[in-house]
Order: sequence, then structure tokens, then C-alpha cells
Amino acid sequence: MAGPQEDQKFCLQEVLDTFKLCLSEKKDVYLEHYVAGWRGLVKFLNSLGSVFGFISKDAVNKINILVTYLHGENGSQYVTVQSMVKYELDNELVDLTKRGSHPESGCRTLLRLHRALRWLELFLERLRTSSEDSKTSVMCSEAYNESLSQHHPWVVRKAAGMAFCVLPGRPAFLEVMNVGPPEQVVAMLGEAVPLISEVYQITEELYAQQNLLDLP
Ligand SMILES: CCCCCCCC/C=C\CCCCCCCC(=O)N[C@@H](COP(=O)(O)O)[C@H](O)/C=C/CCCCCCCCCCCCC
Repeated sequence: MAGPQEDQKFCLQEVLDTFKLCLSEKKDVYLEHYVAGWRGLVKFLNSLGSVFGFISKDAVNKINILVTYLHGENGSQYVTVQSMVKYELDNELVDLTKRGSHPESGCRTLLRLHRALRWLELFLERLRTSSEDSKTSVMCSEAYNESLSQHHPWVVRKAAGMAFCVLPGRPAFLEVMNVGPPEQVVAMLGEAVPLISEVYQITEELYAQQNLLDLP
């Protein structure tokens, strides 16, 4: 029987399954599965060591904010990202231009994870198409520089860059995904990347339509 340690083991298949559940038939994004996907990813991050602790802590903090809304008295308004955006905007629950009385709205909290999802998409696509001797640290920082870094101050960029340097090599990295031989991981990434990309695009369009892409 699996003990608590095993229960915490990261499995790429689980994350893939969670992101598959994210989209409804009419392409709304279920918040419950979105945060579950992030929870799975944080499990992976934690397995990489304490140097990633500051990143994991920030991600967990944001996941917990969203979970609190989901399970709160207005939880029914937070079933999908679309319903959350509508509810929070209709009820003026979002700080739109500067931080004020709603510093932790669902919309601004999800935006931070949404930006990180773009990093993930870019990183996983590099991982999928790279050769055995490619450096994960380089793939990770390239993906970061093309996406999330634009939203981070110098000190965060510096700390992130230092953490990337200790990432394991590609073979060890793929092994931690608990899928099987590298070819199977690559095949699964081929399924995961388009899914992540679709969830990202749908959210991006929604936020763009509502002018929410620069929430403070
Ligand atoms: C399929 C498995 C392989 C890949 C597994 C990747 C696992 C990644 C898991 C979690 C990623 C962390 C997501 C981080 C969210 C960051 C949100 C953010 O931008 N927060 C900043 C702004 O927040 P506010 O101050 O406005 O509230 C905050 O300042 C950030 C602080 C922490 C630094 C974030 C650096 C992010 C680097 C990208 C992740 C690198 C992980 C490398 C592992 C491969």
C-alpha cells in the first residue's frame, strides 16, 4: 500500500488528466481543475528541492486564495473562470488600475498563474523537442524570459535565474515525471502542451476582452 510519501509523488499523467478536465463543452475553464493542475505542478516543483521554495510558496499562496473563493459563500460564482470574471466585475470586486480595497481578487490572482501557464507551455514545448544533452536550465530561462519575466522586478528575475541553474539534466528531469522511458514522456508532452495552450488561449482572450491583462 502506498504511504504518505508515495501519495505526494508527482505524475505527469495526473496533471495531464487534470488539465483535460479544465474545459467544459462550451470551452469555459473550470476553476477547480485549473487549481488542481497547479497543485500537481507544485508537487513537481517541491521534488526539485528547497531552492525552489520561494516559487512554490508564491504559487501555493495564489492557489489557496482561489480555493478559498471556490469553497466560500459565493463559491457558485467561482465555478468557471468566466463566471468568476463576470461576478467580480459586476460587483466591483477587482482593483483595476491600482491596488486598493481588493488586493487579492480572484481575477488578479488567477492572472498571475495564467502568466505562469504561458511559461509552462513554452518550457514544456522546448523540453519535448530538445535533444538528450540539452540543458533544462537554458530551456527554462529562455521560456521565462519570453513570458513571465516581463512581469517580475529585477530581484525576482535574479532569484529565479539562480534557481534555474540547479535544475537537473534532461534525463533526470524526465525521470521525475514518472511516466516511463523518455520517448513515452515526450509522447505525453505532445498531448499536454496543446491542452495547456488551449486553456491559456481561452483565458487570455477572456482577459483581453475585459481589459484585465494588466491588473495591479
Ligand atoms: C510537467 C512538469 C514539468 C514542469 C513542472 C514545472 C513546475 C512548476 C510549478 C510551479 C510553477 C510556479 C508558478 C509560479 C507562479 C508565479 C506567479 C507570479 O508571477 N508571482 C509573482 C507576482 O505575484 P504578486 O507579487 O503580483 O502577487 C511573485 O512576485 C513571484 C514570486 C516567485 C518567483 C516566481 C518565478 C517563477 C519562475 C517560473 C517557474 C520556474 C519553475 C522551474 C521548475 C522547472
